[in-house]
Amino acid sequence: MAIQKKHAKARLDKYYYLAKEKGYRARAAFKLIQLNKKFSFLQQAKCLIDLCAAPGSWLQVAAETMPQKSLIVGVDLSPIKPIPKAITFQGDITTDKCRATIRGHLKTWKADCVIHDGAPNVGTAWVQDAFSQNELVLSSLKLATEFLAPNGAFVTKVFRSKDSAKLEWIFKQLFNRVEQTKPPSSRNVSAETFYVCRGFKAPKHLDSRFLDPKYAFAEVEDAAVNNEAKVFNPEKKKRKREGYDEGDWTQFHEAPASEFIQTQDPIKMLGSLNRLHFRQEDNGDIALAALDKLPETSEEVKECCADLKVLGRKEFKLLLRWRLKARNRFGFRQKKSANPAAGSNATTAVGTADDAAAEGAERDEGVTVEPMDDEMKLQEEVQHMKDLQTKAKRKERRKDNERKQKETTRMQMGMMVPSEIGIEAGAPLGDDTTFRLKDVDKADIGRQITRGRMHTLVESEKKTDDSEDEVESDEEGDALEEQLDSMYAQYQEKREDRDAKAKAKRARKEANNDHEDEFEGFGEKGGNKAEDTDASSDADLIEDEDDELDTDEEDVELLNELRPKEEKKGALSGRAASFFQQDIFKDLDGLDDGAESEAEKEQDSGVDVDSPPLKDAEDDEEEAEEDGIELAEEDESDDEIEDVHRSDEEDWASGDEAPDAHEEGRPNIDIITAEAMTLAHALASGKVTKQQLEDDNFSKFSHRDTDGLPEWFLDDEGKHSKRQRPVSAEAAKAIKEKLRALNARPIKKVREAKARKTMRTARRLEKLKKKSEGLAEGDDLSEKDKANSIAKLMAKAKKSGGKSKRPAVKVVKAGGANKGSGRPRGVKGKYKMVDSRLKKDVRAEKRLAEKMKGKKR
Ligand SMILES: C[S@@+](CC[C@H](N)C(=O)[O-])C[C@H]1O[C@@H](n2cnc3c(N)ncnc32)[C@H](O)[C@@H]1O
Repeated sequence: MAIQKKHAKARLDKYYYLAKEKGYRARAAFKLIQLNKKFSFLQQAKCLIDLCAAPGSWLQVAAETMPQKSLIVGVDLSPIKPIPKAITFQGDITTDKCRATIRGHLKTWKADCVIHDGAPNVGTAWVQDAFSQNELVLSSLKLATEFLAPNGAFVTKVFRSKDSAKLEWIFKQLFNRVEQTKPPSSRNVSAETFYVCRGFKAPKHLDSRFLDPKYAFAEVEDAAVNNEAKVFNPEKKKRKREGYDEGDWTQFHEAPASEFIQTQDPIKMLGSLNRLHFRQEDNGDIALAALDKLPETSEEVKECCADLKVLGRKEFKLLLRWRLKARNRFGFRQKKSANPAAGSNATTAVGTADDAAAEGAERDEGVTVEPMDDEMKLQEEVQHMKDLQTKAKRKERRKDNERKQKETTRMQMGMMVPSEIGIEAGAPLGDDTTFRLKDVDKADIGRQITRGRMHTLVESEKKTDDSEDEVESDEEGDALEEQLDSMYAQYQEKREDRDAKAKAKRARKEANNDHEDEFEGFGEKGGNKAEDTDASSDADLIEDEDDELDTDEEDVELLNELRPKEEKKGALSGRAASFFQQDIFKDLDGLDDGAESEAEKEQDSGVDVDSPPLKDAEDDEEEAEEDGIELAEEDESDDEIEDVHRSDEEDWASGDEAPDAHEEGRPNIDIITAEAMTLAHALASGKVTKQQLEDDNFSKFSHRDTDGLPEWFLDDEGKHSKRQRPVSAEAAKAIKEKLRALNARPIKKVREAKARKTMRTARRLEKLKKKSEGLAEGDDLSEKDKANSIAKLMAKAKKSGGKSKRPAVKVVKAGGANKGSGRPRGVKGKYKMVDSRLKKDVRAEKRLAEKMKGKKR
């Protein structure tokens, strides 16, 4: 074959070198090897004909692979150097002479396999090459039908072209199984492909036209191009699977716009052309020049004409209308529709400016395309839009679900915090600005708040929000929520299994929740019962009012107004009660004494109090509570066993001892965090006042509406969405020192063990004393003997420490000299035989015991 020199180097690929190495005459050998590997047609073949075999690499492969004593015949236009086990001759496979020669070689044999790798030696135009090659394929197929045994195989190379489908159809008529493939060694740039046809049907009579290129490749008349579809449904692009028209080299077609005005078939032009141009040729097209100047020929029309392939329905209609108007101007004769069904309605459409004009364009001048029914088109369009919308919605929903799922997983893995998924970090002017009472007062909202209007407002807002939410929430959303909740519950369970701390935390939280449900986070002791939870929520709105409210008489009245009368008597909400414990309210009637509210405070934030209400330190405490300052629970009088109370360990503490919150009239406060220490320091040094602290407490963290929020969300809120308190270096250092001191103390168990030991020693000494006294009082021993006996007793007690020594057990390894039963040689006293089996058994037993222990827990 003719190979261009400049491409020759690029063609020397691995198969070329492999062929050289293996001694094949051409790299084509690998194509046959790979085909045979896939379809195994050579192994069983006893007789093979290779058509177009030069230089002979396929013959080499066939000779290698086929059984010994097989008959292999090769033919080519070019001479083939002799190949062992193969008969070769020169000839043209399209001739009868070649056929006769093959017959001569085969004699009575039939071929099991005919292979064909022919390529015409022309190398001119590709189309010509392809056609000659396909002709060659037909010639080889003709020979195959003559020489193949029934069920035989025909393997051929085919150049992909518009005729290859016809060839395939013919193969399928003659063979049971036809497969098309391209082996890896066949270059991608090459249009060649291989057909492996197996199971030759060996028909007795074969229509000669089957194998006649004139009939086989005869042009079937193409189905009419549906130009109407192209124009009315331009969005639906159809792929050119059947290939492009022969001779249509540029794939770009244009025509003068005047031609479009004059044509009888405007739809065909719009469907087939790429551009309508207004270019003036040398000969000067007057019609075109006039058309260009027409007022109807707007810039938009020209733009549309410039690229017809990108136009949509609207633009095509515009062009059709423009055409009609132009025709009207030029005085072209308007014909009646050729479609008789259109009847009288199909008169000229000129002059109408709506869609009918465009549709009319198809009807005039005898255009034969059927107009599309307007209503149908509209319906189709609406349907199409609907489909698109549903599709887009579905896609969005799917994406949303996927995103949510991902976020949950990421949160479970601790890769993100809720703030990353849209929880706002704070008010625009800082966390503290949102609820600053001063600003509230300036806006005269304070009054409304104290009158409880805000509450109503919030309620109604909430209601509307809720109803909106209800409308928005669809079933899918609920299902997703449920899924997320269950996933989160599973995750929590797993975590608790792994981590005892997490379990304890949850238990604590549940306990707290119980309390909260009961009474908004206040303790039992105060006696304020759950019946005023409603009131408490009201009170939430006004709790911790700032100084201005405290001192303003009118405001105080307002505050009182807010409470229902009976509540004032004995059922103040926890927070409100604590608020009214301040000195400033001492003289006010109708407020409860502080004893109960102290206990409430205790529950509220983990401060343990068991004493009459505090006076000056009260407010500071309240603030301190939130920051981790705890009233110590230790019973200092108990030197032996001492509880170190930490918030983490609350669950494990017995909690039955009443803590002593005061020492010598002062609160016994234990500061356990650096934040609390910083705050305490700031309070003590007067850097902040209690009023400021109260004011600061009104922030986005104070009140949260947690109704309906998923558990995972609340958990994460609790973890991350809390106020960051400043920590000073000194405070951090002080807490560190304190913790070091705490850690230096022995733990409870050690102290208990020590105490037990001391007790045992005391008991032993008591015994010893009694014995010694008995000895001393006896008369049967001399004084010297008595002294010796007592000394011996003392020494023994000292040595053993009260423990009786157990005899040591000797461990003897089984096996070797210690095989069999009986006492091993040279071993005295107690002994134990061990072997590897025993070791394993003991370990297994231990494991099991531990497991059971874990389960019991
Ligand atoms: C790609 S080569 C075949 C390579 C061969 N399969 C091998 O493995 O060595 C194509 C061959 O087809 C041969 N050929 C083309 N037209 C032919 C014809 N009409 N009769 C016989 N051989 C022909 C060419 O001479 C050329 O050697």
